[in-house]
Amino acid sequence: MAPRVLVSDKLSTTAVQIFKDRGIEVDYLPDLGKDKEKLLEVIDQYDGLAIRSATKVTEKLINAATKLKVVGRAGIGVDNVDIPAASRKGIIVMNTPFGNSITTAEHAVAMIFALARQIPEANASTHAGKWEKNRFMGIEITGKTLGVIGCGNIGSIVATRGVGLKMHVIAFDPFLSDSRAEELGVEKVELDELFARADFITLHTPLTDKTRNIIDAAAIAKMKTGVRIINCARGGLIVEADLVAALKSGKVAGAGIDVFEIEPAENHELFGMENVVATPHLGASTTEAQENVALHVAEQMSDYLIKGAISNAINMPSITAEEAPRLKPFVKLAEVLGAFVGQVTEDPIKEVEILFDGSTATMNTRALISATLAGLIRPQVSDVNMVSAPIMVKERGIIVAEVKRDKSGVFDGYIKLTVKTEHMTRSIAGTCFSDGKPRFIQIKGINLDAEVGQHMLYTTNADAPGIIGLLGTVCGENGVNIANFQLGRNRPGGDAIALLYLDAPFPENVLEQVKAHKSIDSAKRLQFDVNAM
Ligand SMILES: NC(=O)C1=CN([C@@H]2O[C@H](COP(=O)(O)OP(=O)(O)OC[C@H]3O[C@@H](n4cnc5c(N)ncnc54)[C@H](O)[C@@H]3O)[C@@H](O)[C@H]2O)C=CC1
Ligand SMILES: O=C(O)C(=O)COP(=O)(O)O
Repeated sequence: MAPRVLVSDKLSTTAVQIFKDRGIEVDYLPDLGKDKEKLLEVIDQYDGLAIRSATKVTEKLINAATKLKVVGRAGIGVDNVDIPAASRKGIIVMNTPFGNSITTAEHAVAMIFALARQIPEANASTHAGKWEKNRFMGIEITGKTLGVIGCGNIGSIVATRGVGLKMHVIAFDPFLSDSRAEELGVEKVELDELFARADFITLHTPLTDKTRNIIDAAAIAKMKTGVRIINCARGGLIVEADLVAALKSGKVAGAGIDVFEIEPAENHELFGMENVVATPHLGASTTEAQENVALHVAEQMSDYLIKGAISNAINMPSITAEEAPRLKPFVKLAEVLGAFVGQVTEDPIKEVEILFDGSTATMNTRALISATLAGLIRPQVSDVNMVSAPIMVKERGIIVAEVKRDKSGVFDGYIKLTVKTEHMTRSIAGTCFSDGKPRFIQIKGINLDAEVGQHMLYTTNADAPGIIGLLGTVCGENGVNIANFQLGRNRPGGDAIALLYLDAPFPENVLEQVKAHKSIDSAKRLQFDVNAM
C-alpha cells in the first residue's frame, strides 16, 4: 500500500506535487495543524507528517500517531516537535537546515535597517499625511558594532552581510572555531563582552534549555545604553517583560522582533511601542525559501518512506540513497548480533562495545550502532527500532563504546559485539558474505561459521562425546528438522558451543531435558526476524 502523508501547515504546493510524483498519497490540509483536536483524530492514518511551525507535535499527538514513521519540518527550528517522544516511538524527525537560511538572515538585516532609520514608524506617519521630518532621526550603520549570538548557518550569513555593510562584527558561539571566525571576518568574543560592546545584537541560536532567556534583565544591564536588539530566531530567547521594561527606560533603543514566546502573538505588551518593529514570524517567508523548504522536505520524506534513505534527521544518522542498499545487510547483521546477545543475557547490561573491523569500519557506523542496540534491547522492549534504541539504551544508563580498526583477519570486515554485565562479559562476531546474509563467525571467542535462521538453539557445553547425539535425538523425537548444526570449542576437551538452525521452534518442554544433561551448561532457544533479511 502506498505510504500516506499529511501536510498540516501551509507549504508550497511543490511539496504536494513531489509526494504525488513519488507515488505517495498526500492530504494537503494547511489549517489542520492549528486544530489540535482534529489533528489528533486523524493522525493515525498517516505514515508521514509535513509541518512548519504552526503544528505542535506533542507527545500526545505522537502517541496517537500509530503508523507515523517520519515528521518532516519544512524549515529549521524543531522546537515545536517533542523529539524525545518521537524518538521513543521510533519516529524520524527531519528538517531542511539550509532552505530558508539566506531569507531569514535577510530578514534580520532588514530589521537592522528598519530600527536604524525607524522605517515602519516613518512609513505609517507619512501615509497618515503627517510630514514629520524632524521626528525621525536615525543612526548610521557603517562603523557600528554588530553582535551575533549564534554563528551557525543563519548567524554567519548575517555576519558576512554585516561585514559587507562596513559594520564591525563580533560573535559569540561556543562552537565557532578560530579559523571559521577568521574566514567570516568576525571577531570571536565571550557573551559578556558582546553585551558590553555591541550597538546591535542579533540572535541566531536554536531555542534550547541553554539558550532560553539568554537575554534577560541581567544581560540587558550589561549592554550599552541605546543598544538595538533583533530576534529572528525564537521567542523564548528573550524574557519579553524584561525587554519591555528596558525599552520603556530607554536602555534599549529599539527591538526588531519576528518571533514571540507564544505564537500567534496577540495583544502583546510589545505591540504599539514606537521603538519596536514587529513581524509575525516572517523570517522564512519568501517565495524562494518556501520553494526550497517544500522541495527539500518532500524529497527527504519520500526518500525515507520509499527507499529508507535518511537525510537531515535530528534523531538518526543519515543514510544516503546510494549507501542504503550496501548498508542494509550490515544493518541486519548488526541487529542479529544485538538480538543474539539480548536473548542470551539475562542480567542487566552495563556496557556495550561494538568493534568495526576492516570494511565495516568505513561504513556508516552510527547507523550500525543504532541497529545493534535495537537488536540488543528488543527482547526487553518489543517496540524499539533504530531511532528509539539509542535513547532507550541511554535512559537505562548503559555505556556504549565504538572501536574501529583496520582489517585484522581473513574477513574483509566484521562486527564484534561485546557486552558486560555485573557478573560476566559476552561477545559475538559476525559478517556478511556476498549473498548478503549475516553469519556468526565467533561466539565466546570460539570460531564457527553459522547461518542465521528464524529458529535456533544455542548451548554451551563441555567438549565431550554425546552432544550431537543428544541434540539430534531430541530434535528428531520432537519432529524438528535441523537445517544446520554448528559446533565449536576453544580446545579439545575444553569449553564448547553448539548452534542449531532449526526449521521449527525448539520445543520448550524438552529444553529442561537438554539442560539436565551432564555435559550441557546452558541451553537457550533463540528467535531471529529473518523475514527482513
Ligand atoms: N524567524 C524565522 O522564521 C526563522 C527562525 N529560525 C531560527 O533560527 C535558528 C538558527 O538557525 P540556523 O542558523 O540555521 O541554525 P544552526 O544550527 O546552523 O546555528 C545555530 C548556532 O547556534 C549556536 N549555539 C548553540 N547554543 C548556543 C549558545 N548557548 N550561545 C551561542 N550560540 C549557541 C550553535 O553552535 C550554532 O552554531 C533556528 O534554530 C530557528 O529557531 C530559522 C529559520 C527561520
Ligand atoms: O525554519 C524555521 O525555523 C522557522 O522558524 C520558519 O518558520 P515557518 O516555517 O515560517 O513557520
